[in-house]
Amino acid sequence: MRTSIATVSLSGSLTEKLTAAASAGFDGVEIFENDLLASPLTPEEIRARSADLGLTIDLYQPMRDIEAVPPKEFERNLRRAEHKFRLMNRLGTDTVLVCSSVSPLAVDDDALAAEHLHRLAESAQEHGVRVAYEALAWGRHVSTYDHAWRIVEAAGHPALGTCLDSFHILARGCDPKGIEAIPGEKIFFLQLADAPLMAMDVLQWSRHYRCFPGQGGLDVTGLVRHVINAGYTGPLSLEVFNDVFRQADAGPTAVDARRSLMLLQEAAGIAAPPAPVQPTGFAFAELTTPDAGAVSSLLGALGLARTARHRSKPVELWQRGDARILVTTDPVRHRDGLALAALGLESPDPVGAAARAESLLAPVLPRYRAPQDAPLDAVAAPDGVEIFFCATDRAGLPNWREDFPPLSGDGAGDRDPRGAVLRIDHLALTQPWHQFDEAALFHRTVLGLRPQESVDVADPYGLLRSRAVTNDDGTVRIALGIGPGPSDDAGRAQHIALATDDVVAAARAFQDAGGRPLPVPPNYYDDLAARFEFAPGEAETYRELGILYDRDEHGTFRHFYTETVGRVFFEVVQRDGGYRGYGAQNAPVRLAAQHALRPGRR
Ligand SMILES: O=C(O)c1ccc(O)c(O)c1
Ligand SMILES: [Mg+2]
Repeated sequence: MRTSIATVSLSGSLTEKLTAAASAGFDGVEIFENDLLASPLTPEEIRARSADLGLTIDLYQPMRDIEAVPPKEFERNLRRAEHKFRLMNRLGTDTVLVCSSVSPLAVDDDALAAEHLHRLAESAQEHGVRVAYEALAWGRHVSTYDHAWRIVEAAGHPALGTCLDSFHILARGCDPKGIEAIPGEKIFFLQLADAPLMAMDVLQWSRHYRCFPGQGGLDVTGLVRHVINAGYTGPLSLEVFNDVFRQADAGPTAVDARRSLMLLQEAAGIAAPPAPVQPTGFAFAELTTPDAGAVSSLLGALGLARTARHRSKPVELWQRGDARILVTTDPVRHRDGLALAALGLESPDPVGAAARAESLLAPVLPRYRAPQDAPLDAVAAPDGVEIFFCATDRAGLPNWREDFPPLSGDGAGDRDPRGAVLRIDHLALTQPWHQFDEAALFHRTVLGLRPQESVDVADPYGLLRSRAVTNDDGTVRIALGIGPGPSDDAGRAQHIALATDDVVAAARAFQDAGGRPLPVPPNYYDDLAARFEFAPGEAETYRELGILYDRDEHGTFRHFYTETVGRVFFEVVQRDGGYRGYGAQNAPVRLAAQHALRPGRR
């Protein structure tokens, strides 16, 4: 189906909005009156610009407080409407949206509303345009889609139909099944928006918190199925009022928006992009650093060994068990010092995974590689982290490890195997504050991971939001975080959590090897001993080693943190009994401890 987006959903000038919508591949736009009024372009120029960009103008909006008002008021409304119909002719758009009235002058009289809308449609028809009547969820007398449709039906005019908006319908908990009773040709327009489930006034909710389908908690897909069953053939149009998107770059927001519509169409069974290929593990995490000194000591203290070096690039492979960390020395690229620049996902079908990613508008990265290197497909995540689709030592597939001839000597395994690092447990990646919803949707649609509940974590200098995305068996877990603000360092931290089967032994070995764990305040341990029952000496061991503790209904979680180098720190974790979380309980203590270590803080 054709896709469209309302200009209110994107930031910038009207020209910037049009350009972003076109670049993301939308077919059309809804033009908001304010965007037109504020534009230096004439309606004819806007029309030409849109056409040049390959966009149709599918809707002009909104007209407000038209119907069921006193006669003098209505005559004034009609005159205003005629002006807009002429403007629409200049713009080259044939449909105008009329919101149900919120005016205190409006009366609760469906027959009068129908008569007024009939007269409005009569005038619209004379100008060759049509009117789509939409029930706002907070409309004074008309606030549900079925009520709006009854009035449209009663008005009985060919230039009058209804506009359905998923937010207004689902936010009020209306059953969208009844949409199938509306003849498809009388549904003049369909606007789509999702929203996180929140207990708040519906107007505030709509004006500030709408998001793209798939980013919230409303069943937008189910609604679209009903609209299609009704016979609707117009565009799927996104109309998202969102305080964050209004500030974010229009380009990436428009791509995020189109991706959400692709997922929606896939879920509704009206489009079939290449199937998702869920990753089955982490092949590697890649750190980039201007100088490998500090990270080498840290990895060594964690028990990883430098086992191989890339045959042609300054990249070292550090390894222990199935945990593989690539360290790329690049004096130019990383002004941040150490940063997590890439991750390798073990994929059952790397080529299929890349095809899926590309079809869902993930930026495909050029392969800078020597002729003999294994071909690896990579895409960029919204935070710029590169994601490689890999096969590690699997027959019949290009093996990235063959690009890393082993180094002799310095092998893993010469340390006490207790407390050994087994694999990467999870990665925690802080997202730019205005791209959090985009990142969650990207990881879900492009990588086939499942988003978990979002949690809020108190930081001494703000509030962090965190949402994990995981594969089905928990072998890929990525905790997406959003920091307190654009300028905060903690808001840019990234971390790699390594799994062990004996965190106490791992912590001892780390300290014996010269590693410095993040210091945890004694108050934490006093409280811990009161919250849980421990075996004699157990809590003291945790206190001594800086180990944090958490428990859920499945099992226990014990973990410690290293100091931070550049943007990156490590965590070593032991999950027992199927513990599902990430120690969110302990995150405020961890964040405070990290802040305390920063220069100038006490
Ligand atoms: O918030 C509003 O006023 C408003 C305006 C037009 C719409 O289509 C809508 O859904 C809401
Ligand atoms: Mg709407």
